[in-house]
Amino acid sequence: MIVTLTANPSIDRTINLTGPLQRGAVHRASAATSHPGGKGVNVSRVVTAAGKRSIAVLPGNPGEPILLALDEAGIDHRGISHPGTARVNLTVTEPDGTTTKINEPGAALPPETLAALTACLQDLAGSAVWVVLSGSLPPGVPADWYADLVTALRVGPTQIAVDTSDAPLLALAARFPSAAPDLIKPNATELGQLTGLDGAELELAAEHGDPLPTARAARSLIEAGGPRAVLATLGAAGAVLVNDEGAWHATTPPIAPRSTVGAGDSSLAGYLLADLQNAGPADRLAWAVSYGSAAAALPGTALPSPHHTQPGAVTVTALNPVIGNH
Ligand SMILES: O=P(O)(O)OC[C@@]1(O)O[C@H](CO)[C@@H](O)[C@@H]1O
Repeated sequence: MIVTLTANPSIDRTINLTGPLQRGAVHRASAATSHPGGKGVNVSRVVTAAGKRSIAVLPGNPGEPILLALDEAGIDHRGISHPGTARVNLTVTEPDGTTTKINEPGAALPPETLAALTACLQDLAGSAVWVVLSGSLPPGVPADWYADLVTALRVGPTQIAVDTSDAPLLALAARFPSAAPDLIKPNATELGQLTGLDGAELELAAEHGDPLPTARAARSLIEAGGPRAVLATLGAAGAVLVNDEGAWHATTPPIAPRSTVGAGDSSLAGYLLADLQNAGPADRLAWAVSYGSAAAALPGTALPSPHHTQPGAVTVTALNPVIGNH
């Protein structure tokens, strides 16, 4: 089973425009859809769609729209009562695939809700292969809460993955090695935040066929006592996986992107789904990029099912000798 935590869930509202977005103009949308979202919820959606067990843990009151939407989508969840309601995040997509996203800050969570979320995760962790802590932290939550959770959940063989950015990511890294997760999934910007490098340059180098700067940056985190593995997603340039056993870069055949929302979450879910099948690192990476690329080819916040993916079409290259693995 894969348990996910989404501390700052959202109803993801997608508006499709018939032409380019223009500031200050009135647009008539051609369609609008809503999905229950937030990064951990998205991982649970993809894992569930693949027929594997997942439970999404999130703040949510009985009858709250996000919990009703999860019921309707058949996503097993544990809603922890809280004083607010889930935010609504807006995605605007243009016909050429350009995606603009506006995320609300989310409802503040008081210490009692954090304690109840922690207790719920501790309850479920014993029966989980992975616990995934994903997304931003809403107002009122200390930036180092993920670091606290990694420490609190570190019992038995359960593995912990973290996918976050900005202050919570830096606060987690400040607590390495004691709060080091098994896996982190930064994008290039987040890898830049962690290593002091320019994320845009890392991604550009990979786009030009040189994923080594990304692999070296990821390796530096592991060698400094950080996570056991880094899955760095690089948009159209695929992804890099670095762990104790080596380093790999993977790319998919080109796609026509329709909405990149949820692509990173789908990559993480693909990686975990392959891990549930005891796949080796190169295959885990192939599944990750195949799920990420399938998500980018789907509209709005629609997420991939196995039939959308083609892990066999992914090119995986080992980078080990070049970055000096043992
Ligand atoms: O504001 P956060 O928590 O960083 O991200 C939230 C979010 O943008 O992430 C998902 C896509 O990855 C969406 O479902 C959701 O709207």
